[in-house]
Amino acid sequence: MKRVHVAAAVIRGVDGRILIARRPQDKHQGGLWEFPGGKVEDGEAVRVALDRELEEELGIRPQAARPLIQIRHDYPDKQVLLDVWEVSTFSGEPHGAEGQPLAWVSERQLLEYAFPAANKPIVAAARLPERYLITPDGLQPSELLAGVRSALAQGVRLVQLRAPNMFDAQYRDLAVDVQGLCAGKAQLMLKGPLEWLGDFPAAGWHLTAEQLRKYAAGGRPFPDDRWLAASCHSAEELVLAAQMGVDFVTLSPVQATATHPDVQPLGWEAASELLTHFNLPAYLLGGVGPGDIERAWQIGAQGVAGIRAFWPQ
Ligand SMILES: Nc1nc2c([nH]c(=O)n2[C@H]2C[C@H](O)[C@@H](COP(=O)(O)OP(=O)(O)OP(=O)(O)O)O2)c(=O)[nH]1
Ligand SMILES: [Mg+2]
Repeated sequence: MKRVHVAAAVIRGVDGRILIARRPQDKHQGGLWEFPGGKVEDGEAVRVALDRELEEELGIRPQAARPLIQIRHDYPDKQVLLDVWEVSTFSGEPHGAEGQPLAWVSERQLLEYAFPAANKPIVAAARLPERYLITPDGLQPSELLAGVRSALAQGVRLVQLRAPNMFDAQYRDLAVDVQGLCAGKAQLMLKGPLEWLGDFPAAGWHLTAEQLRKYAAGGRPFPDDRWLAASCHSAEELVLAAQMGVDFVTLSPVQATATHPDVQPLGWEAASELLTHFNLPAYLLGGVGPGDIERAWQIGAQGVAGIRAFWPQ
């Protein structure tokens, strides 16, 4: 079976809401909601196909568009490569040019719509920002809170509270305070022994590679309505993460870092190759910073994660 290459768009309006459409009943995956788009023709550039499909289906012309995520999915009757772009500005007023119903929905509301099975990582990618802040080691709680507060003021929307040297009660107290700071502004990911995390009202949990190896076979240890993420460093760990059903990963180290001088970095080329075979949102980490976001998008990453690189000085 030949894999069908599809160009699709997460289209964002000025208020941040996302445009979705319902597929006609008689089509493949009919009746389900989708991100507008369609098949790339032989010899056609993906971006050209995207523009053509959005014109045909919605009567709009994308202006700013950038790669969001690529997903290879095998349906029983069809294999697809969904090449998904984020469209942040466009001209024209979108309408269902083929009679299809449209809806503008918030990131959170995306969870209430039924999409084809291949779309789960697209919905995750649409709900995740391009930067992922990981808190540095060895800070006093007051310094940590001050840093998180300034990072939020600078627009950080996803935070991992990493405090490997703290004990349970200390970490949980800090997590309560950080959660308070993040409320309504950012999603908070916790990291630590699983028994600390279970009943805490954070956005989700981030597993170490060691935890991933230990728990992957058991599937998701937490409810589906929370994020589950994992730290990966190799093709093998990416496979485990996908098998476990995590929502997103960090892939590291892309480049050498001062804090881990003994670890061999992947390099951009290997990172790119690894992501080609991976269907979930992935943040590049290690020796990369805010200036690398565009390059990260070009190789199929969600964006960039950082400890020092994103920590307000
Ligand atoms: N556009 C789009 N297609 C999706 C999504 N998720 C998903 O599995 N698909 C699948 C369904 C279809 O098999 C294929 C898209 O083909 P299509 O039917 O939209 O193609 P098209 O617009 O060119 O329509 P047509 O020429 O076949 O009438 O990708 C999605 O979010 N958006
Ligand atoms: Mg279509």
